Amino acid sequence: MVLCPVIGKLLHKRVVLASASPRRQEILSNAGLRFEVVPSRFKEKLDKASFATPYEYAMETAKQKALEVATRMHQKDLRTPDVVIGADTIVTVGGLILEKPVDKQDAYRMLSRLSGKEHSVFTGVAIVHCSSNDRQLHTRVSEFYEETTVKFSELSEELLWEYIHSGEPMDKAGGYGIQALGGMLVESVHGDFLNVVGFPLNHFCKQLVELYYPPRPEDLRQPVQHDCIPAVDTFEDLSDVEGGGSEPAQRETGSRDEKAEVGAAGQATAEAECHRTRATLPPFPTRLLELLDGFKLSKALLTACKLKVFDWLKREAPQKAPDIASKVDASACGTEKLLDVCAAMGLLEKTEQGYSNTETANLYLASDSEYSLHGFMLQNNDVIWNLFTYLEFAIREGRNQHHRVLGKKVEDLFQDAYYRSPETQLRFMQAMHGVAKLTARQVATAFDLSRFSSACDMGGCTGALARELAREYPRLQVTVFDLPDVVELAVHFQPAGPQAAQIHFAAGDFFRDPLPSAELYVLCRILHNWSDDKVHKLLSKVAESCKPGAGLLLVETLLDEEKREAQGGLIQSLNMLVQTEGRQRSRGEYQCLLELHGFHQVQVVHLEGVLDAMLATRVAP
Ligand SMILES: C[S@@+](CC[C@H](N)C(=O)[O-])C[C@H]1O[C@@H](n2cnc3c(N)ncnc32)[C@H](O)[C@@H]1O
Repeated sequence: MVLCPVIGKLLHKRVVLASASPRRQEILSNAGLRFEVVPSRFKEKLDKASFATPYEYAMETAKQKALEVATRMHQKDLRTPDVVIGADTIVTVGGLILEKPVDKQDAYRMLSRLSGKEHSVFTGVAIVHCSSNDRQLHTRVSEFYEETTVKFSELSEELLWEYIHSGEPMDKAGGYGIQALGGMLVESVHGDFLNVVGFPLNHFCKQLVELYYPPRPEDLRQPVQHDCIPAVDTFEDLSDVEGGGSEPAQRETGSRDEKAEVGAAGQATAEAECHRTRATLPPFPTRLLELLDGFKLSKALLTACKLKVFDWLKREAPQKAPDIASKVDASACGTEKLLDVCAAMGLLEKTEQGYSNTETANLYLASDSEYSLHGFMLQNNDVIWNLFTYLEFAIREGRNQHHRVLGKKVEDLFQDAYYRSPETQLRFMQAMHGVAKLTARQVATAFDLSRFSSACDMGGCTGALARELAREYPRLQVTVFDLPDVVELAVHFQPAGPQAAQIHFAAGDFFRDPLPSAELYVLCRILHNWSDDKVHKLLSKVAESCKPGAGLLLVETLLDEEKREAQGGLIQSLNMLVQTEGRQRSRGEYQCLLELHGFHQVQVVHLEGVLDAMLATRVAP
């Protein structure tokens, strides 16, 4: 038997299923369809009374679900989908439409209505073909419904409640799932079983045939059997490898009849052809192209930050592109393109009145927000971006690329590169401050540090973590130890407040100078900057300064041992390569380093985002 379903027609298109139902996803992927899942946000609350029949209601809901997803993806995504599939399943009994029960009582009411009776299950399906022209979304909707009748056995109260307590009824139309425990309630089914599960696959395939393989005029003169799904001989016609595009194809004159007369030998040839076509037709590389575009999106975000677009829109919104353009001293046409991409990325809202910041932009991208990452964005735009353009050299040479960007030899990473001028130093400190403010609370509360009365935050920069430590542990005195130039500027970042008396700044070089004494040493995002030699040097200095029982709090992004999983950590590895003398390390590597320097009882907590915190205790040498 040849199984070469018409669903192959959609193989090279960007197909989206606008449904979160795992059952629909399973039915369609089992049938060989490749698709993305984007659950619809359309609320299922159309006025049922305004529909003459239940299936019209189901079809309209399916259509609205699919259109909502198509519109959202068109606005937010940079690539409009080709086809969006929406579906809605309802159960009707005695003229009443049953959807998903809202609670157990509702499930009880539904199931008792179905007990011992026949009911109908309708699934409305909408296939929305999308195209975009002049940034306008164009849609063509094709819809159908399928009805299956199901008869339930008489259900005892006990059985009913047992079933309800299983939890199965809650997310299913009519309050039961025929493919699982609910199958035990069913006496007979008349019609398409998969329709009851949630998606009428057979009817869907027939609909695809009608869409992509409409009857020719000569077919219409004879009785045409539309109620069949063409197999191997039609598949070739159905694929539009050369044609591309998302529109259902027009059939070529004569091609079908000729093939129909080929007979068994022709059937075999066509079968081989079918397999060849499928084999030579790989899935559309959507994810790959998205990865490719990643750097363009990053640069658009960084450019908008650099131009302070989000600052202007925080001050006044909505504003039109030419108004922003004149404020940021840029061309109107360029600004409009940038703003549109920012809107597509979900950073701006775009309406008839103009552009406004989204909450994300107000919170993190405007430079004066409390948790602003504006400084971090500028560091990425002005420094890290340039270093990454030399990634190929970094990979070949296995070292950072400051010398190429700056055109001179860099001996000391901080003094010669990051802190080479007051401006570059301030930008670096602002970048660290923004990230530290977002993560400091988690770091401070990852472990119970209340047994310590003094702490030294080594390379503590602006004191953002010191502040959270002081807030969390009111009897803790915290020394922020950093390079003299940093300590001088750090005062500008320290707001007045009750914690100020607990925080002190000490200037020095942690490789050369004696370390301030403390019961707890903190190394947050420090060790990844340095080579193994320097890490040993630093840890042995810390160990020498510690009494037994002292703590070491280490904060880094840990790699998994096989360097396979943590994408954030792996990207950070490349980041460290192009920027620093150091590298990301795994939990095991840090544990070895710590134990080698007399720090044991290592505990690890993964923090929200990419950071991990490790706490170890100094044991007697
Ligand atoms: C990557 S930043 C981390 C800042 C802070 N710990 C955080 O997590 O946000 C590295 C810090 O180490 C400091 N630093 C670099 N070399 C140093 C040295 N030799 N002695 C003291 N501090 C140093 C830098 O000034 C900077 O503040």
